[in-house]
Amino acid sequence: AAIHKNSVEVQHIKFDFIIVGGGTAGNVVANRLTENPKVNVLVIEAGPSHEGVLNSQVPWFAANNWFSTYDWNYTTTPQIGLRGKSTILPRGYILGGSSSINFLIYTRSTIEDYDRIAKITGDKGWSWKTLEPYFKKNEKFVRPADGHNTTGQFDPSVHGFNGINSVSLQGSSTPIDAKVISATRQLGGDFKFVLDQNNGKPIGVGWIQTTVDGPTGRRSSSATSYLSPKFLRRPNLHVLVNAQVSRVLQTKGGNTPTFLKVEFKQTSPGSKLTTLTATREIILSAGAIGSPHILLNSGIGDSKALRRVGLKPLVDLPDVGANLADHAAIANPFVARGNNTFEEIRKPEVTAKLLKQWKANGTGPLVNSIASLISFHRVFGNDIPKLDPAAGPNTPHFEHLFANGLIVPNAFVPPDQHIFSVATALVSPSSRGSVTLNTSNPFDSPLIDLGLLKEESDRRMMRAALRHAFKFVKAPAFADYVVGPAGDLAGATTDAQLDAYMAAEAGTFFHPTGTAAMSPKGAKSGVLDPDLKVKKVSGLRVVDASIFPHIPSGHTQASVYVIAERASDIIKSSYPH
Ligand SMILES: Cc1cc2nc3c(=O)[nH]c(=O)nc-3n(C[C@H](O)[C@H](O)[C@H](O)COP(=O)(O)OP(=O)(O)OC[C@H]3O[C@@H](n4cnc5c(N)ncnc54)[C@H](O)[C@@H]3O)c2cc1C
Repeated sequence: AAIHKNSVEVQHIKFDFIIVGGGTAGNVVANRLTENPKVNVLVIEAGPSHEGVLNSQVPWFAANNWFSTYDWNYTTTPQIGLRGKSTILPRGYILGGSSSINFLIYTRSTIEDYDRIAKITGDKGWSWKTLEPYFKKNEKFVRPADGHNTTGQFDPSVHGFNGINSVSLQGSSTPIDAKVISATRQLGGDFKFVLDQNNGKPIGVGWIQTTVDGPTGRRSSSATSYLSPKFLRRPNLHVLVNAQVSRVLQTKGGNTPTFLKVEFKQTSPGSKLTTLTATREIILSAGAIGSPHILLNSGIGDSKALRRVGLKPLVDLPDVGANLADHAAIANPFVARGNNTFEEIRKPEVTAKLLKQWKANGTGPLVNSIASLISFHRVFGNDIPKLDPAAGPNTPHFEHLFANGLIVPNAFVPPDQHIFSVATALVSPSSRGSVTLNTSNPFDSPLIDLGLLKEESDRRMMRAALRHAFKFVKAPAFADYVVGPAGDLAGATTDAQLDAYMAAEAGTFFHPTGTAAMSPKGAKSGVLDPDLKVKKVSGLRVVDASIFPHIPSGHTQASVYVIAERASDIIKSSYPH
């Protein structure tokens, strides 16, 4: 119907479903459930509308949203694996959630990642094969912004062309692209070129696909796609922005108490707590931090821990907020002999010129994300932990992102240097962290421990990954281009030096998952049944990045989109009439 700014506008409406969080997953579910005109849905989003937010629209401006009014601005607890350093954790605080501010990289992860989830949960519906049609339902593969010939850069047979969310290859070539491709030929082995890493077997180097709508050069988020004007016109679809949900409230007792009421407060000064009740279900889609936070605030979690902060436990579910997994990442910079790098684009006068071009016709370097090529790899021999955290032999342990400059400007690299980055991330980590309550005030931030590089086996894999990056830049293709490591990467060669470098430079790859994980029906561990219903209660489901028992081995948005598509069908099938 519209995007509402004031809850008074929706208070008289009877909602079948209330979705908490208008983010990546939440907007998919809202869209799919309202395909039935008889079903009324309300989305409650803490952040503001995405409409007219330039930093969200321009792909290249993604990181401008950090520390802005569109970011939750979280900081982690001191990270043991980073020698006590705390690190930033940006999360979208805006309609579209993190899909409105992320780096747009679209990777589906591996066949084995999903098949493992199917095996763990005992629900074959989570296997790659069953999810394949949902990937296609989500995806609308479009031409890149520059209209370049994409033959040999992707495999059309694995893509959807009639879905809702635009995906395209990068729309502005960068000087390193050809060098990286040459290096794949020179080095071969696990640096071999892969035509399309979204076929479920991504090991090797390939062209990045991004959630950019090529023809317009704009970001495609769950808000611009699943809540586009044509869908927002549905009279049964309502979105309330600037409203933060504090708790879900029990509406009926019994063995499996029912929670159908949400409590929230609008962000305008002086706003009071308000409640709304759904007739069928509350669906938590507040993300891997927000959803467990709301459950804990509501008394659903580890009873002992809840009592410790002064909350009355209602449902003992010890794994709420546990099992947090993220990808630890480092943006390794190398000094480059070239002047057409990101450092050039970031000069204010150059950015201004490029923004003019982007506004005129949606082309130019600002249509790109941070990299045009990406690679996935495994470690070998003793570097593989006893219990291999990867889902199988075709699932990577780590990733490199090849970027034409510093991924984000930082203080460690002199501003006058031009850079080639080979960012490295652990995509199958063993370490786990948690989301726990800091206080009993639901509007206080929770304690977020990402567990980055906590396990020695992860630090060992990261060392192998760094050495692997050094090997890559030694390819003849870079002989005239890469001078050597920059900043404090220079001189880091021994294990001890690499460990010190990691502790100083590693941070999040922005992919927290797993804090309300699925497990088999009836299992004591886990938070959700395989149909995403919260265990031990009625009326509550979780649909977002929290649900993964293991973190997918790629960037997480495609995985979130696909589980949200299937979740919508699961929910629909629970209410055939
Ligand atoms: C900076 C950054 C870069 C990233 N880069 C990439 C990338 O390049 N590729 C990729 O695949 N993935 C990337 N990711 C990760 C990816 O975007 C997320 O995994 C995915 O979007 C998570 O989807 P979600 O639905 O679980 O949560 P979100 O999309 O974060 O949605 C949660 C929503 O709930 C709202 N919310 C939270 N709490 C409340 C509350 N109490 N009341 C009301 N609303 C609430 C939030 O404001 C938000 O809108 C990145 C993420 C970030 C932050």
